Amino acid sequence: MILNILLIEDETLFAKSVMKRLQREGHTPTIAETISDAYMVLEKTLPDIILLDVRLPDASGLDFLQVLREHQTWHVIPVVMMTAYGELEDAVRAMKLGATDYLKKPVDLDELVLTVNKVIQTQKLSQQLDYSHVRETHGSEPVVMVGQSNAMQAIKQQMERVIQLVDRAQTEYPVILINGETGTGKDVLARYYHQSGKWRDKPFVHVDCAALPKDLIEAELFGYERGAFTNAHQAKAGLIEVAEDGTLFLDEVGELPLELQSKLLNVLERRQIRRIGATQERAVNAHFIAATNRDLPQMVADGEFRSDLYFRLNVIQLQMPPLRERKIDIAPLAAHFVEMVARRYGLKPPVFTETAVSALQDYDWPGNIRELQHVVERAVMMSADGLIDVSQLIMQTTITTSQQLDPVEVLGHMTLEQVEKYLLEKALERTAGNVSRAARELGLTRMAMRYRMEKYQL
Ligand SMILES: Nc1ncnc2c1ncn2[C@@H]1O[C@H](COP(=O)(O)OP(=O)(O)OP(=O)(O)O)[C@@H](O)[C@H]1O
Repeated sequence: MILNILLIEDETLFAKSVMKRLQREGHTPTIAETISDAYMVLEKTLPDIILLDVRLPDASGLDFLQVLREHQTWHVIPVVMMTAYGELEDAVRAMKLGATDYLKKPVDLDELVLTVNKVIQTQKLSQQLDYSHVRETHGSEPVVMVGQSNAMQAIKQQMERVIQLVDRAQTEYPVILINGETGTGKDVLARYYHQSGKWRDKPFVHVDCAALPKDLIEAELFGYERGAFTNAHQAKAGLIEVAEDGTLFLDEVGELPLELQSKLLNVLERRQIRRIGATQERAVNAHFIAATNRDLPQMVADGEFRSDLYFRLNVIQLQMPPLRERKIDIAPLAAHFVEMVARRYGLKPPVFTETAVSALQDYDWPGNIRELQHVVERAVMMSADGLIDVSQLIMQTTITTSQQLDPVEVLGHMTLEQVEKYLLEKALERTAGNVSRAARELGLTRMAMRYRMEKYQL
């Protein structure tokens, strides 16, 4: 990663050697010899990091640090102070004023590079953590769960019974597990649960176990104390704590790494968590609901999922039926999505022709409701005369087996990159955009899949 570094330093020789070293590392440093020069640089660009000397010709670096920390935009820039040897007081003051780190002069250039890298990594880590925290909502948007089929009515009734149970639970809320293929509405059901409970005004925290980088999940879920690891400059509450009194939704729980499964089990059994680096436990009082589209019993048999956690999660299990098994829901769902899209774009809701309705009914919907939603959205945008005809319904699997082409025949004319892109696209289509599943089908890790998706801009 190329960093834009502002070095505020008046000792020309030292500044030049730092600059050379940073350039060798591939970064783009800028030198400001005075605070007023630094202001000029900052007016033009926002550096990724500032290296700031304490003693400067026109003002004190420490005073400038204070200005930076109070500034509307500059306060986010990490600042490493460079303090004179033996001036411990300066270092202490700098840290109190909000310096990210400090280096003692004479500065060792290797140490300087290490510090810069460390500071940037910490910043990235905390930004990633903040990003997931943003997904915490208070369930303010009302959940609409369309479905008249017996299967959906049964699910709603089961959920209502669970909520009655939860209301009666004095100490410990039951754990719920939702199973179902991708796009069947597991997320919607989890939100419905939260919204139907008396605790609806408390946080609803959605944790997608498949989307979080492995090395971050533990810090994300459990939080950490200051100094728990090299970059933990401040203590941070984990998502389990953030969900206090509300709902913690563990989506794609089958993707949780084995070592964290035992930690989660401990939380579910004892309702206590321990932040990373903490000596004491804290009580947690959240409603836990997990979802998966994986075959957990099979994962248990394959040693990929802990059996004790599976049994703990499996106390109340709800099975979302695939759309092909509740075809009666297709028309009301399609109508619901037409309304939604039309409202969003200020259009008059178009209506389906009879043949379009039959096409929707006849199709198997491997991507379930999510796929139906996408098909309808596209069709609404394409409809011109207030009607949606069959020609505007573009489903994923339109090629029937008899029409399928010989892959060797087709692929033989493509470059390796084209083939790779084609296979990625097909896998994503088959799994209705579920990256984890697509990666699994292609025998790739999620990281490798993400890398390729970025490469081909998918
Ligand atoms: N009963 C429903 N009524 C209205 N919309 C629904 C319903 N079920 C699902 N949807 C919509 O379909 C889409 C997919 O649903 P959702 O994300 O809940 O599926 P999921 O089972 O959690 O999928 P995945 O396993 O891929 O995470 C969402 O946009 C959701 O709003």
